[in-house]
Amino acid sequence: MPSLEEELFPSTPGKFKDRGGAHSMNRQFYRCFASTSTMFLWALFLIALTASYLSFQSFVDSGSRYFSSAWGGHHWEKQVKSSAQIHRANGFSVLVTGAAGFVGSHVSLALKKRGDGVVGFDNFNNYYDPLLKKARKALLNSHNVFIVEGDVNDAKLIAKLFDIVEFTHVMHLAAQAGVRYAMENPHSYVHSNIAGLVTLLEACKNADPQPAIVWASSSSVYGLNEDVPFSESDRTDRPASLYAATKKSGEAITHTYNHIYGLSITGLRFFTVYGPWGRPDMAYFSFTKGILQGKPITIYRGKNRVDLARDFTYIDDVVKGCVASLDTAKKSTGSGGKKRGPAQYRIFNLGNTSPVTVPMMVGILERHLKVKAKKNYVDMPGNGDVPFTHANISLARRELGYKPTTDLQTGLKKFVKWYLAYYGHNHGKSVKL
Ligand SMILES: O=C(O)[C@H]1O[C@H](OP(=O)(O)OP(=O)(O)OC[C@H]2O[C@@H](n3ccc(=O)[nH]c3=O)[C@H](O)[C@@H]2O)[C@H](O)[C@@H](O)[C@H]1O
Repeated sequence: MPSLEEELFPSTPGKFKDRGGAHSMNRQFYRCFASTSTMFLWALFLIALTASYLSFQSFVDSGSRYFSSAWGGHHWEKQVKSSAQIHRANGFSVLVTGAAGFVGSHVSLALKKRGDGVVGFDNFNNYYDPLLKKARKALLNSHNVFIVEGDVNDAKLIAKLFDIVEFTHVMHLAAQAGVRYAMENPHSYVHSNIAGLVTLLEACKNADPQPAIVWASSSSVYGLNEDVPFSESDRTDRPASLYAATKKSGEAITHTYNHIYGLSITGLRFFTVYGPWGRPDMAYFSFTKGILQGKPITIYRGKNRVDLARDFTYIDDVVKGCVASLDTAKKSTGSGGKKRGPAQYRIFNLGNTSPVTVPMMVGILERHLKVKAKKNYVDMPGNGDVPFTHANISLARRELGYKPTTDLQTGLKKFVKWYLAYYGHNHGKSVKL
């Protein structure tokens, strides 16, 4: 005989069985409430249910941190403060979001090494191997950079960080990256690149003093633009992927915060950044793994079998561009949510200015790896890819002194050296990427 609770609240939703139909149910209900003792038991049950609901709510309200990671407390605050400590004259205190990511980890290290205070921030999601992110974190930790584990959508956590540290700058690199993955998981792009960006900007706008913000846009905003090389003043209203659309939205959103609240904002359009500690989802990285494992790699080709090309940009060059953007950023003009005057708003291409075709990139990898690739050419699927990218960097050169110095041949050599050192010489066979 099932208990009363089991009768009315079957433990497996969807498997509720109507034994005997509506009339027999009515009879059971009548029997249940007929005795006072049963009613008393019912009242107790409902009170317990309400109490547990309320305590669950307060558990949720006391911080979404419980669903992501633990933060807060004396020790945690001490780590944040110590990481933010500045060790050079006129140095910065920088909040780097996406610090366990590819560009984020490199930028954090560069800033820390020159004496700036750096507090990292990352949600360590599993878009690609979180072990690689943990390894980058370990590297940063060994240089006294503390990474706060959290999501940029966690307004309470970000507000707390601004309470503890007077950040002079925010380097916002946390994002859902990848052009083609946007078709698989569109909402992750909206969550990170739009909602997360707004949450962060809200915190920056409310801060007193407001930090200057440098953030990662993308070469993909040029979309279907055919004028080459791509200049910052070119059309960017025809994105080819949702990823591009969210980055373009980011440019519009940051402009609004600059206009209304006086936040100093610099957006950087990165062009296919590659190098040691890179992203396993990117072609040069996954091709390396495939080639070493003797697996066929898929090379996309454009219309009329034209090779696709990218303005591959080496990480160290991009880091210099990021640091120069921080160095030349003017102060935000607002405070505590109020604008006090017009503030700086800039957008720069950070590319290499010399596009290389994808088959040529594969050829370079083959030479460095000393292994022939098994190539599988397929027509570019309609997945948001663009046929080529090519940056005009004269603006960045003029304003930031940006001058990339690493060609693809040299940069991939450094990448392969790192790859083999990191994953070992077992051709990556036991490595999950
Ligand atoms: O500049 C950016 O803003 C973006 O750069 C990067 O995007 P992409 O330039 O598309 O790099 P990546 O995926 O390495 O594909 C490179 C080439 O290989 C081709 N490609 C790719 C995969 C494959 O299996 N075969 C292939 O031919 C592919 O068709 C393409 O021609 C970042 O990932 C993105 O997050 C963003 O930062």
